[in-house]
Amino acid sequence: QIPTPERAVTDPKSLTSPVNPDARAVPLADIGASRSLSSAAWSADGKQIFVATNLTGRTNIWRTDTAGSWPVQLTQSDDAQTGLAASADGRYLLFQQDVGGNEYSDIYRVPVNGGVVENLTNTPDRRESDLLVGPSSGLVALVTKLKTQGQSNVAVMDGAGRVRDLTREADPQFSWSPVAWIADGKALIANRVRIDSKVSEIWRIDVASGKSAKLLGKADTVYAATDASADGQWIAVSTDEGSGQIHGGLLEAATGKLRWLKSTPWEQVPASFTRDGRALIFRINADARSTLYRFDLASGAETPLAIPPGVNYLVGSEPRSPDGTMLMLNHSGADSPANLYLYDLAAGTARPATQLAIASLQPAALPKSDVVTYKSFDGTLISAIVTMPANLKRNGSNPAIVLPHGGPTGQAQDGYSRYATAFASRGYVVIQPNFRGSTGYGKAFQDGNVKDLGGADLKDTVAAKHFLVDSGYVDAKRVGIFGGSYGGFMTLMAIGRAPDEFAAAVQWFGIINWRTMYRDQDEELKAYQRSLLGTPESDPQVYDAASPLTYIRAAKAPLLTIQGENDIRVPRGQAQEVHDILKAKGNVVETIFYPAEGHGFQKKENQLDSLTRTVAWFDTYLKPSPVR
Ligand SMILES: CSCC[C@H](NC=O)C(=O)N[C@@H](Cc1ccccc1)C(=O)O
Repeated sequence: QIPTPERAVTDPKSLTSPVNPDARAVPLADIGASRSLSSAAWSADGKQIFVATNLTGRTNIWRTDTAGSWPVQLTQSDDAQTGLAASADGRYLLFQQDVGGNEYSDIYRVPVNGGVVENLTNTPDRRESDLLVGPSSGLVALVTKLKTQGQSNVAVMDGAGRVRDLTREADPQFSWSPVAWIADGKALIANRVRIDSKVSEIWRIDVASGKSAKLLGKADTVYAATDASADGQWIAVSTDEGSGQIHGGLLEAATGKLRWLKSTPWEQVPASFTRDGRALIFRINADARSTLYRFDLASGAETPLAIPPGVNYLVGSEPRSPDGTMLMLNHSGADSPANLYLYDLAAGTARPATQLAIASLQPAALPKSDVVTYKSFDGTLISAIVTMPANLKRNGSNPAIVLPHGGPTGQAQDGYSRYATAFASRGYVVIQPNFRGSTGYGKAFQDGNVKDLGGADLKDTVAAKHFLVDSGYVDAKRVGIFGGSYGGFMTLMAIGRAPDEFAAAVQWFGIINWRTMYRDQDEELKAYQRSLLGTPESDPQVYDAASPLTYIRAAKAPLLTIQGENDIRVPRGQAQEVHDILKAKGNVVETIFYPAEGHGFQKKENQLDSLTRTVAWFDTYLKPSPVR
């Protein structure tokens, strides 16, 4: 049994389908027409905000007055534009844009009042991303990564788009990212992080010379900086030292002394100092719900920010308004699609700055969620988010869908999910398990899948199905499984290793064969794969045991696969490989490829098409055929 934060086990019989005469299937076209919140930034004078969203079906940039106004479209492109940051002189909005989802973004700029868009970097073989605008010199810190390498470095870019690397990482398992400018723009605080995010160090880099000095770091330990106070006195840090759970504190730069926030069993991550330097905003992720708090440096008091519960986090590389009175944050809940909120620090109130969902997606019309806990095969506690349809009878006749998340270094959170909404409003009970390997439950739990992908984590996922069946609502023969990427891998593992558990399956850009993955994928993902499985040469048995390829011929469930042609993480060959094997065997399979899409579908028509096909697949194979 892996130790995780203490919490009560949920009685599956306590799940209840609410009575709601107004409940109805939320139209897929309405879900598809609701917009994403990809990125946001303040203008240099704070009077305007910029938002990257797919209002038109493409992720482009829009500008509104902070006080509220009709949004003005600033850019147009078929390719997604994100990572927004206003230049220090206030004249330009900087952003990143790749080509057809290939993840090798360049840095662009557009005048804040509209005009010609310029590609500043123009480097198809090098990714530039994660802009952090400097105080005055015109320099912008950023992350660079060559196609030929796994590692990323910290660099600075001048106003003409000239990029100068400050770090020269030799180890492909480690990458650098800038955190904060200090000393009036003469130095940077940066993190050096191992690809599996289980080791990380904090560094100070001199911008003129590129000389760097390690401030904090230990073997096998996370020490990450998240911000520095304007006077450079304090650095906000998080670490997993001691408890194995990420917790937050302050590093006093002059003395090297550490001061910790109040202890909690849950993940606690500092976010940003307020501009007056009096407080630190931090986040506690308690069992998949994320709350923002304010820590007062003088008194040590910790106060939650008044924001509705759900998933709340600060947005952008500079979430603070230029005058320091407001913060930008992303709020979503199971029944509330994501919006940008502005939080007034003095008044302690939040107001939405966007209305991204179509009006029909109101809380009253959307299914609700519960965070539940069950015991897996070895007694390990697993948390999951259950989205319950309204008006179900507890008669063991209802269909359900298990939704494993991607990563695996990630977590299903209790925010808005277009998939849970689409399925649950159509009568499917939905469960999103945080199987071992997920983040948020401590180091031992996150380590629990290493060299065992699709082993114990699959058992945790199958146990999620049994939890739903034990509620008395669900028919064990009408349960489907659906996931993207690592969730797609889990879907393929499930139908191969547990062929009698799931009656239908949909996988988007999932992994069938870790050997061909290692041959075909991007260098960065190779480094990540090594951290999870070793190499095909060092660990051949691990590769066999962890590849769905080994088991897939036992699969019975009808399988729909959807894949982007330009995916550099899970290349298209993975989808082709599983399709060819199951087709030759005579299974029911359908495979769809979208051109000019990468890892996840950006274009609205593909988002709607993939959702519509997925719902139709489950309706065909999990719902009783209509009586004629
Ligand atoms: C850049 S390192 C992180 C990779 C990322 N995982 C996050 O936890 C990721 O893209 N994972 C893919 C699946 C995958 C796993 C191993 C190698 C390639 C792809 C995903 O689930 O999105």
